[in-house]
Amino acid sequence: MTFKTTKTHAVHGGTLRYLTHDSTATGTPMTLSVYMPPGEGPFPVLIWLSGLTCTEDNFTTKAGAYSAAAEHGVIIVAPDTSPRGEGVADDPAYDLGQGAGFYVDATQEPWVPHFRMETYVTGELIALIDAEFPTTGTRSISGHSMGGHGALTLALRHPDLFRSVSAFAPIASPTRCAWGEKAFTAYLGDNRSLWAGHDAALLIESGAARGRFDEILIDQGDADSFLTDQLKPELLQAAADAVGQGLTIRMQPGYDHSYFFMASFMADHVAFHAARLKD
Ligand SMILES: N[C@@H](CCC(=O)N[C@@H](CS)C(=O)NCC(=O)O)C(=O)O
Repeated sequence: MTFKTTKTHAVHGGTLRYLTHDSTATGTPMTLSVYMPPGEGPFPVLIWLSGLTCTEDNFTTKAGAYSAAAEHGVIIVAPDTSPRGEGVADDPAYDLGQGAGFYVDATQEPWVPHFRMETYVTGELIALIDAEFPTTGTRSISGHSMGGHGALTLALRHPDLFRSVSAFAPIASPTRCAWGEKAFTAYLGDNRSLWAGHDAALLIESGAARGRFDEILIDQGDADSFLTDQLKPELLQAAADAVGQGLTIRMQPGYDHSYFFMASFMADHVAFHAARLKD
């Protein structure tokens, strides 16, 4: 087995494992959690991408996703948000470097050697999970904030890999907010034309993956302190309206940016993906 199991827990009749492995994409050890629902399988897979400052542990301990995953018979895979370690570039700020990989392959120093999260998720992790767990070979993707940006852009850039995509409070258009502008400048350089290919709203507008996803589901709290300056779901709505992309943005009154918000609606997202992973 490529993966080394560091912890195992019984959860809702299934098994949660914390795993580590040496990644060829990042050139570092990577950590993740994998929830296996009860039964023999094969099961479809939901990939979860977390937000700024997170490891695989935030979703695993706080999202409350495993009851629904057990009910629907879905494997959930939650990787870390970046490569990490002493020999890996970092930045003192919480929104760049380790814990803030932004799900792109960096083209700029000092990030180039290890910050290759797009290749890690789409090119390595998915293949390893299919090789080492009883999967149906079908999968969907979801995530939160920076991970919502990751879920949307990876699905739009690699529509053959995913049946469906959803997000909680995603960074809708990183080329038009401070988090995204800072990360893309660092990882991708100053040429903004390269940024567009990693911007969910611009990708939808460009017709990427047109007709590939019947509906994209977004939950967003209206008391989220990042809503106006960083997340901007209205840009996703405008892009979807312009090209006729099915998009449901549910503005949830009183909810903030936390895992309490996500736990409140997580079962809906698992059911949304399970329905699209059935056949
Ligand atoms: N104010 C936060 C910003 C980072 C943040 O809110 N991270 C979100 C994702 S964008 C998160 O999920 N944090 C971890 C958690 O709530 O468990 C900080 O400085 O740590």
